[in-house]
Amino acid sequence: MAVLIVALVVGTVLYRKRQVSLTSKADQPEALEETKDRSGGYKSAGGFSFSQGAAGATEAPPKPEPVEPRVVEKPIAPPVEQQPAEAAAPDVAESALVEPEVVEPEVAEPEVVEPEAAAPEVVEPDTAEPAVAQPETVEPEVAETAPTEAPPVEPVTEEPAGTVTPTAPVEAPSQPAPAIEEIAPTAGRLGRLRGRLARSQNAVGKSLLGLMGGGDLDEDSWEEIEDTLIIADLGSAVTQEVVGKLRAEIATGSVKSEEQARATLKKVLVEALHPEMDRSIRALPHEAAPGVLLVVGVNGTGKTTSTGKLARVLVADGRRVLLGAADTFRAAAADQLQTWAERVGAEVVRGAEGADPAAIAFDSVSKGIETGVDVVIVDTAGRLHTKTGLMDELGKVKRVVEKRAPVDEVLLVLDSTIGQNGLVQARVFAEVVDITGVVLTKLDGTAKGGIVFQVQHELGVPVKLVGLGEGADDLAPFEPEAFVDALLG
Ligand SMILES: Nc1nc2c(ncn2[C@@H]2O[C@H](COP(=O)(O)OP(=O)(O)OP(=O)(O)O)[C@@H](O)[C@H]2O)c(=O)[nH]1
Repeated sequence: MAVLIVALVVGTVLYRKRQVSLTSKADQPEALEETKDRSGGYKSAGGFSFSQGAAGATEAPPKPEPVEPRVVEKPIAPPVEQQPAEAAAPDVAESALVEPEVVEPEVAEPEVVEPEAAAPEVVEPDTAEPAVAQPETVEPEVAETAPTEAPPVEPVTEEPAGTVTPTAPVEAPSQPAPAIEEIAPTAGRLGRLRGRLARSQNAVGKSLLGLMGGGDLDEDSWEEIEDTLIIADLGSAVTQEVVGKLRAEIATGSVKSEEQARATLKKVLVEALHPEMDRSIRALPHEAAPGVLLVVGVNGTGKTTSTGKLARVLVADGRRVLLGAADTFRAAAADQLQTWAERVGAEVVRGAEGADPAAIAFDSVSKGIETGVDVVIVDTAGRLHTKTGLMDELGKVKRVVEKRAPVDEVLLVLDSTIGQNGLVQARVFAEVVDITGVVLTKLDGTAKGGIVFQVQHELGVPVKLVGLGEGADDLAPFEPEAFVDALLG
């Protein structure tokens, strides 16, 4: 009997113990973090930093309607607020779309205002309940179907030659809008990016530290250092600058151990990345207009993906975001952007395939002003520069948008895996628009990080964001110190 009782008691205790440990593990956020965290490497100290563009306050554009409060954010039950697109009555600003001065061979391209494709939904995330970061999970509730038939459009005609082409009908999203993904708070996200960059960069650090660790260097060693930096894509100008400073440091006799070598290298490399540059994203709204960002770059560099990732960060930061699909050259690009918008809970404005990108950009900003969003991000076309055509088009997009609201930020997206070609692209784009920041994508896919140095040196503008993977949360603010740490491994 006694043995039986003892066995029962022990059994119960063991059973309870197991239950407890299961529950508590699952509930501990630290435990979750632990499994997600990867090695050391790129540690972004802070989150994303957003600021207000300087131009905004001065010339407030005409503002039609009273705006909804900009600042944030009570969870509004899922979607959907469908606004039938309005047939736009041409107004002064719109007719400005037409740019007679630029009249190019293709006779008057009649300006057409496309009615906004009814924004699929307006979703405001609950930033107040961050903790459980589950970026990829999809909320179970399914959004309502977006109906919407756009009323017929009155084409806005261009004055000079009077050629009128009716706009292609605006596509109204007809399938059920997908459920909104939960957006990870930015802090948690950055932690998950750790290690990726480090993995791709190690070789550079090892060889540099190996060469410098011993103190005095002979000319062959200096040549090797130069070669290493060139191979890592720093480019000859930055390499010369870095080597010059390293020589000066070594000459003082302060480098005698590998630790000192690391400290010296870090200091010189960080300096070469100009940590003093303002890397905040100018996305905050002005008094009478949203922040306006143009995203430019060659196709395939990751423009649309970066636009979506950035929108996601902004939404997570409590901002209302509108995405403009001005890449009308490739129909799939607008679809891709719309999918992003739906995933993150942003509005979207798109037009018919082949429509004038400037018109879409203009409509996006107009709609952003009307609906009182905080920021409009316009994804532009990126057909490779057979130069004049596309590049003029890009200049036009910017000019036209500026009739409505100042452009706060022009982000150039460059693919870090294409090395020198990226620079060639950068130069061409910089000739046409004033680039204010660079998004360097696919750093996870290169063994060289040096292109960051070169791009900044070449353009004189900071790398503001880096893409570290294909995932929705794989976008990080660029921080020189953290980057050099990762570079040195
Ligand atoms: N590994 C990796 N892949 C990326 C990154 N950013 C974008 N990509 C991938 O690069 C490919 C091209 O990205 P898109 O965003 O479609 O490029 P795009 O410049 O908009 O090109 P178009 O849509 O043709 O105009 C996609 O497969 C993306 O998933 C990144 O940081 N790392």
